[in-house]
Order: sequence, then C-alpha cells, then structure tokens
Amino acid sequence: MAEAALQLEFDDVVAGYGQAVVLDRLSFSLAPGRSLAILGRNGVGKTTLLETLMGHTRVTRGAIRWQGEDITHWAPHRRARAGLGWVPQEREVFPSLTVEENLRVIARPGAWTLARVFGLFPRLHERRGNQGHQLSGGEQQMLAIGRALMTNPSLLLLDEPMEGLAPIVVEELAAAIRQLCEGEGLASVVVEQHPVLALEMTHEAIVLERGTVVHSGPSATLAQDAALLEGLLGVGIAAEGA
Ligand SMILES: Nc1ncnc2c1ncn2[C@@H]1O[C@H](COP(=O)(O)OP(=O)(O)OP(=O)(O)O)[C@@H](O)[C@H]1O
Repeated sequence: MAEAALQLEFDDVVAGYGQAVVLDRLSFSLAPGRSLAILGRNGVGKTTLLETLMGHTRVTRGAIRWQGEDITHWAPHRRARAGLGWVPQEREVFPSLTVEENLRVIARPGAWTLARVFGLFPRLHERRGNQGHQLSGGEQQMLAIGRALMTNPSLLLLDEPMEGLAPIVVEELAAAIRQLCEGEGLASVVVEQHPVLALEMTHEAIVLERGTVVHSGPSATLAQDAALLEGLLGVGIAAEGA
C-alpha cells in the first residue's frame, strides 16, 4: 500500500507556542529518500513546522508519524535518536572546540564518518584544527550540516541554510545539499527564503500561508511556473536567483 511507503506524515496538525496557534490543520507527507522544500512568506510558520517536527512546540490536534510510528508526543531527544537530524538556523557549533572535535563529539555509528563528511566538505578538512569561532559563516554552516550527518540521520532538517552567506558559498552548499539528496538518497526537509534555490535542491515543495498548506507538488513544476510562484510567494520573487 502507498501508506506503508511514507516516511514522514503530518496529519491535520495544529501546533504553536502556549496559547498561540501557528500551524493550523497542516498536512503533508514525504516518502523515503525524497527531499521537500518548505516555502512561504515571512512568518507563515516554516520554522515552526521544523520546531514541531523536533518536538519543541505544543501540538493540540492531529498526528505526526515517522517511519510508521506516532511521534506526536515524543521528547526531542527521542526524535533525534529515531533519525531526525536537525540543522538549526543558529547553527549552534561549539565555538571553543575544533572542527574535528565538533564533529566527533556528536557522532553516532553509521555510514557517515569523519572521512565522509570531510569528503563532502573539503573546506572542513582544511580547517579541521580551527575552532568553531574562527570559521566563516559558510564554514559554520558546513560544520552544522556535518554535525547533523555525524548523527547518521534518516531525515535531514535544514532551516534556512543559505541565510547571510556569500553567493559563492551558497553555490558550494547547494551542490553539497543536492549531492546528499540526489547522490546519497538522504531524505531532507529544507526551509529556505530563496525559492529558486530551494526548488533546485528538492524533489517536492509545499507552500504555506497562515500555518497551512496552500500548494503542494513537484519542485520542478513549480520552478517553471513563474506566475504561480509569484502569486504564492510575492511579486518579483520568480526573477530572484536568475
Ligand atoms: N518561540 C515563539 N513563541 C511565540 N511565537 C513564536 C515563537 N516563534 C515564532 N513565533 C511566531 O510564530 C509565527 C510563525 O513564525 P515562524 O518563525 O515559524 O515563521 P517563518 O515562516 O519561519 O518566518 P521567517 O521566514 O520570518 O523565519 C510568527 O507569528 C512568530 O511570531
């Protein structure tokens, strides 16, 4: 059955902070090895969706299922152990540990090793003896992704990975993320302010408005429909990244 092939499912989820509702009857699903872009204007709930997946919000309706289990009320650490690898927007690398220590300290056994992370990000290999605080923004982002990979996740959650980075670094990171999704078949959910970039990196996309899904479909189809993209995300956005 198709249902059995789903890896992640949000089913009619209402969630928020305290009494405030941010996600409002939100539903979507993702099959194993697929990548999903979460798009939408500022404040529509994109980060809250990731926070809810990691167990950091209050869920008052609906269910979240992961690999066939209902994880709606699981604690965050249990979700991490179950294969959800979160790369937070703040990156959160340890500033006084070296690159190599940052990677080793969080490692769990699996296919991703120090050597493979250095293979994906040669820059981290070059800077393996530098402390976290000595890295550029782009290098910190690579380290944040590398750290998540060292936990050997089944799903990588990326919250605005390109934010504040120079165009050349954005290219390098986008290539690495594409390699993870296409080459390695690692499932991912990417929240990104730059739709053109996000659609290039992913198989599927959903667009949120006021905490719910207003569009869902293949990334390539949305990327080619400038009028739809503009209608969903704002005037002029389709020209961005050109
Ligand atoms: N910790 C929090 N406590 C209370 N409200 C919050 C909290 N974090 C976010 N919100 C509110 O939830 C709503 C959605 O925010 P969220 O950060 O999820 O949106 P977003 O789509 O990721 O926006 P952006 O693109 O600006 O990052 C906003 O109204 C925001 O003010």
